[in-house]
Amino acid sequence: MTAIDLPKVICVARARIPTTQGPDIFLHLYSNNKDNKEHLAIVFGEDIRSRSLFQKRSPYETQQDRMIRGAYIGKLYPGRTIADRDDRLNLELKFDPVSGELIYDPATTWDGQHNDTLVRIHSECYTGENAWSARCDCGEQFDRAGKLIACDHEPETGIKGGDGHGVIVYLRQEGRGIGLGEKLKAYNLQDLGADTVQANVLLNHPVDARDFSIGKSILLDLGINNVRLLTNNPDKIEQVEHEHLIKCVERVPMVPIHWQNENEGIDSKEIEGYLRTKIERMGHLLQKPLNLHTHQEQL
Ligand SMILES: Nc1nc2c(ncn2[C@@H]2O[C@H](COP(=O)(O)OP(=O)(O)OP(=O)(O)O)[C@@H](O)[C@H]2O)c(=O)[nH]1
Ligand SMILES: [Zn+2]
Repeated sequence: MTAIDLPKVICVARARIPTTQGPDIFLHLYSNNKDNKEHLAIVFGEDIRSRSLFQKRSPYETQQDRMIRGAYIGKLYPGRTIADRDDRLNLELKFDPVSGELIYDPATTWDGQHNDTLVRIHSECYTGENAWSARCDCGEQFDRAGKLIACDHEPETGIKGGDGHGVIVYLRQEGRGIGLGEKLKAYNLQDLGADTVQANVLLNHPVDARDFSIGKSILLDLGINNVRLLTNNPDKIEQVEHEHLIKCVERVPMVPIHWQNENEGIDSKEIEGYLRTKIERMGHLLQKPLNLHTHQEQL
């Protein structure tokens, strides 16, 4: 397999987002040639550089144009005129005069070949992220991924963090790829007694309709080859690896917060059922025996 097998992605724009969690993040928005969705990368670390973003688009592109689409080094400040050089931080990027490609320099750009990078591949979940859903742990996992990437290590678990370097790839594949409308139908089937796997099947969808190829192209565009993947899903590990290009050097487990501290995290009969199904039917690498306070009824 080569990168040719993967979809082509282009980072259209990037911006610094100050966050309530501590560090600034750099939000990257991607276009691609496979679907018409705007996939994202939430990047921790100014020096993790999108090759497609920084590439000079044309000889006529001005330094102002480059700053506006986020292809700048260091930090913007009022009155700054040069995108490729930050005089205050004394940083400068170099480009191939013919191809316009960024010339890799370890002084200015993260070495994703020799460093292992903490990565979470997140799939959109409107309900878990925006509607406070206690049916799944997507929102909790998203927050936790950000905290782990930002920290040196997590005191409660001893997990080594990203120390300010890492990426959350945010893929617009709602409901494991079936879309929000179908996921809502699946939820009604779950309230009628199906588990999350059975509900998808009853709606004539695959158990998991996701595709991680765009996510892989995004990682490669960011120059990341060796991944410490935050997941419990063995299938995701297999799908994210790409011969000679992306290696999953470590799996970092995502243990539900409630299992570690019963006063925190999500506690509901729905999430118990959801996690149980993931363990028993989807082979998730989670260990805790679950209390089955959901009632399994045949549909
Ligand atoms: N169809 C369907 N999708 C769901 C359901 N609950 C959550 N999702 C979707 O599942 C996706 C989230 O899965 P992930 O958090 O990546 O979980 P995972 O791949 O199973 O494993 P981890 O990496 O261990 O979290 C999102 O797209 C959610 O919208 C459900 O009951 N039915
Ligand atoms: Zn969810």
